[in-house]
Amino acid sequence: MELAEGGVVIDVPESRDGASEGTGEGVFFNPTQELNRDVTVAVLRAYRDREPRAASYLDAMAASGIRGVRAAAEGYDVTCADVDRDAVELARANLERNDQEGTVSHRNVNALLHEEVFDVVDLDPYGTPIPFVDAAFANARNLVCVTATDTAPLCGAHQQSGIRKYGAVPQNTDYHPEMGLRTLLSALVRTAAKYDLAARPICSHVSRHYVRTYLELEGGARAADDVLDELGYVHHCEDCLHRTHEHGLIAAADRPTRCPRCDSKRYLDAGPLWLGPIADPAFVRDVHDAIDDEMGEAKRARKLLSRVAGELDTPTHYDQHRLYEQWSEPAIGMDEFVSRLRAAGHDATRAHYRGTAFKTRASIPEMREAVLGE
Ligand SMILES: C[S@@+](CC[C@H](N)C(=O)[O-])C[C@H]1O[C@@H](n2cnc3c(N)ncnc32)[C@H](O)[C@@H]1O
Ligand SMILES: [Zn+2]
Repeated sequence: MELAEGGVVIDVPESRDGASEGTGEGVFFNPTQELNRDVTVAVLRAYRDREPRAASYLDAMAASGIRGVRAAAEGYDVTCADVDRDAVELARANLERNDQEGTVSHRNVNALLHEEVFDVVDLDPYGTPIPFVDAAFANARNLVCVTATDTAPLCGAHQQSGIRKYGAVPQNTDYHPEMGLRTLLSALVRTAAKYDLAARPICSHVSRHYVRTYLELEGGARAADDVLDELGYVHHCEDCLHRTHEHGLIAAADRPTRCPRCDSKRYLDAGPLWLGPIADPAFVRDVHDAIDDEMGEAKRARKLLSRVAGELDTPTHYDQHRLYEQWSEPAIGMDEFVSRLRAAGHDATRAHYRGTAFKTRASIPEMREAVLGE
């Protein structure tokens, strides 16, 4: 089946009727990841201004080669790798069909990465990226792009699996998409630090089915130590939704075991999580400006990126509906809600994680007073 996406035309396997995740037999293609790919192309465009020396791009899990073809069309020097022989043939044909040069490699990407260094490495695996991240950080020069689709382990819904994969304890809270992102980022920055590299997220976003993040690398033990200082723990009350956080790789021994606000015993600890910024707002604005109308998901991508760029930089968001449920009051519109918080003098923004997500530095009683006047 022929498919046009972002100005290139590629062959992909036939879709199964109603397929939402990947196509049927044969080489993998997921039409629902178009937004992810449009943002990737915009990141590659914006990144060239930030780091003009970044020229080579490894599409590490190429499948049809759609990412590699689109990156080649942007002028990157592309290598497409896959372990699947059919995928490699399809990626080669798709590069040729679009008159793009590129190297196609029938290799396990872990082996390839230990032989060759790339400026940008893009990991887009099935499920968790963990089996590939050591090789990626050890052998990328500038930027590592990572997709993870194992959202249940990451956000704590499948907690044991999350602990095994990510070396952190995630908890299933009402901000689970952000828990997933911060669990992933924690594992990624710790992996980079093993190679004396600081990995800093310059753009990240989460949707129901995946987490996507772009980490810029800086060499040096001191820079890596600085990044590790951004790790820490979130403490969360399952009853009143109060939460706090603390920095450090060791959680404070005297941390409360009951909620300091409502005395509930259902007071959870999660971590070590990434507590630092999930994006560089100025870069995300450049990424936003690099989206063009030829992209099929331009509208959603622009909305997503402006929200990410404007998001208050705090480690957890709130779900407005959950709070109103707690208050036994009918919810009001999100924009009005956020303006009431601001009018009361609190920092507050919407957050990209879902339509009812917002961030603020106000406590829950302060929010209640600001929006309900009680
Ligand atoms: C989710 S698909 C990639 C989708 C593609 N990037 C896209 O945007 O449509 C994952 C691909 O990774 C390949 N793969 C799995 N393990 C690999 C490995 N160790 N090295 C290289 N490719 C691998 C699979 O054959 C599969 O084609
Ligand atoms: Zn509480």
